[in-house]
Amino acid sequence: MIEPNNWLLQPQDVFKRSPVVPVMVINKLEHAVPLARALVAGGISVLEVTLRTPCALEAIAKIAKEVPEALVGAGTILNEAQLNQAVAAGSQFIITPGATVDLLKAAKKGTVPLIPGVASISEIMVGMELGYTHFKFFPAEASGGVNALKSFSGPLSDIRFCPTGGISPATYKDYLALSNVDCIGGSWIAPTDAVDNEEWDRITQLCKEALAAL
Ligand SMILES: O=C(O)C(=O)C[C@H](O)[C@H](O)COP(=O)(O)O
Repeated sequence: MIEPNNWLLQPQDVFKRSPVVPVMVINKLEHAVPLARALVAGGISVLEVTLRTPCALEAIAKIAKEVPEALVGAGTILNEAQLNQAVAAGSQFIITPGATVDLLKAAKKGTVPLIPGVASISEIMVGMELGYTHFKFFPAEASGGVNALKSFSGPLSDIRFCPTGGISPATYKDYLALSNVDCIGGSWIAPTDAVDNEEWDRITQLCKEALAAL
């Protein structure tokens, strides 16, 4: 029997809140709050902060505290130690590039939802055995893109996806048109050069353009 989870928020609450999820790389802690505010001002309030930079955990903590209108989560979580650090920092959801059984089981015991990364049917089936129904499809473009997701919808009709990886302004609408996709992740909404140059209005504008086109 699959154990129910004790998550404070369910993955569908994350998936349904914004069709576009910015994948953020924060190099300077002082950029965290203005960046989060720029995204929220553009209408996007689900934020994935990747654990790829030394200040990422502190950035999550600051956003969680100072931008309460945003739902902030951690990306690039590779193991249980990072999962615990991200939760302790205040992450409201956790996203991983791939899925290990240890990580899937550890997150089930906690209170913060995990969105595991998968690229194949077998990985999804392992997640399903542990009660997971919402996945990041990563790396989306390199793993078959829209056609792969269409194929997944046959045998895995109840499974929901957030494709991420290689998605661009030219392709995101094709993903969002799929019946098994609720949201997509992308870094183009918060480009590194715009963040480094503190071009917050440009980021707000990118959000507005992405949402207006849907
Ligand atoms: O670090 C992680 O765990 C990730 O989540 C990787 C990101 O999903 C991709 O880097 C998305 O980036 P783009 O392909 O530029 O949109």
